[in-house]
Amino acid sequence: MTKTAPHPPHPHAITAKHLHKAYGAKTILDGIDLTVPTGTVFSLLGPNGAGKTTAVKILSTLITADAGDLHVGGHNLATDAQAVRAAIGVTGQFSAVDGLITGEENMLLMADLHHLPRSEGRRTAAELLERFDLTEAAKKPASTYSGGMKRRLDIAMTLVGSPRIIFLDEPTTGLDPRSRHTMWRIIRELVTTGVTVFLTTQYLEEADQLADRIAVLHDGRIAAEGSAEELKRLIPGGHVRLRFTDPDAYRAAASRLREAVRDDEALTLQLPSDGSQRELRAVLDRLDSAGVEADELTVHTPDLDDVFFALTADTTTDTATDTPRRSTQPTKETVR
Ligand SMILES: Nc1ncnc2c1ncn2[C@@H]1O[C@H](COP(=O)(O)OP(=O)(O)OP(=O)(O)O)[C@@H](O)[C@H]1O
Repeated sequence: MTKTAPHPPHPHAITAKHLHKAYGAKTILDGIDLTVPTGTVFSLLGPNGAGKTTAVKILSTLITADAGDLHVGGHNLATDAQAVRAAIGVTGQFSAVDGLITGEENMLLMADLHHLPRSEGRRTAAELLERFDLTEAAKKPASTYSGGMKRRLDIAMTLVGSPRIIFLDEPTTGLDPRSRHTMWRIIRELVTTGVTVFLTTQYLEEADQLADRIAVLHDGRIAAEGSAEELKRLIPGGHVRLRFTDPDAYRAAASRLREAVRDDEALTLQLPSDGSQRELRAVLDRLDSAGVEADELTVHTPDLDDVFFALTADTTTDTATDTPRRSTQPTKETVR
């Protein structure tokens, strides 16, 4: 299945400099820069309508950018779109699955499109159907497949041509947890063979699980970029929360832990903390020395949700209003 590359792979599977795209007066991508090292998973995150699909469509040659210096697989998108197309696979919200024919026939059609010899096409189709747990359903029309099965078939079809760079636009949307985990495993396996994955997702956990680097798209710009861990460090807010039921104990603790943020009504104290065992022990020691015991101790470490909501706060008010979120809004943070 693996084709021998005629040249050593380019160190960067994808580079975009000053990528710009507008629809009429509306700027969707406002001169963004992206670099995706070969053999890594890169995730583009953003609220609905941020322009993730637009970026995927441009980088996969489906639509053209208004401006930008764009290279995919070492090929210039503006002058060598054909070579880019030969290097990539795309699956996304624009599925290639034909519902009128069976899963197997869809796969064989792809094999024909890639000019695979008949026997190799059959073997590749069978292997991929097996790998995506579609062997049993292979002879049924794809229209009878569940959403998850169609999505798996779509990705299997993409892999027929052994692309070195794969664009996955929300690959697990609509999948149940088991299928989602299967897909994660498949994506991880792909990367071990040197494939580069450009992933958009609405699931922050997915980016956290899979991506080597994550870029948060907001207002047409990259608001922040880094590994999941690096992005989490951008957002202060790790804390320990102590809750008391006895007002005397609460007051005694508050006078001992003077740096804590007090909530005199809820009888809670909040202290900045990285959640480490050492810091927790220090807090507990200080409570002990004051002779008080909290009724509840909870640790909050910032997760990717916090980062995402903090960075995209002003356009996600519908989701952010229920839960108080920090309003830190770096204009551009790159962590290396
Ligand atoms: N052909 C088009 N003509 C005009 N506007 C468009 C066109 N395609 C997309 N847009 C607009 O561009 C913006 C970005 O759309 P895009 O689909 O790239 O967002 P997205 O981040 O992928 O969102 P989602 O997660 O909802 O798919 C949206 O406001 C959308 O309405």
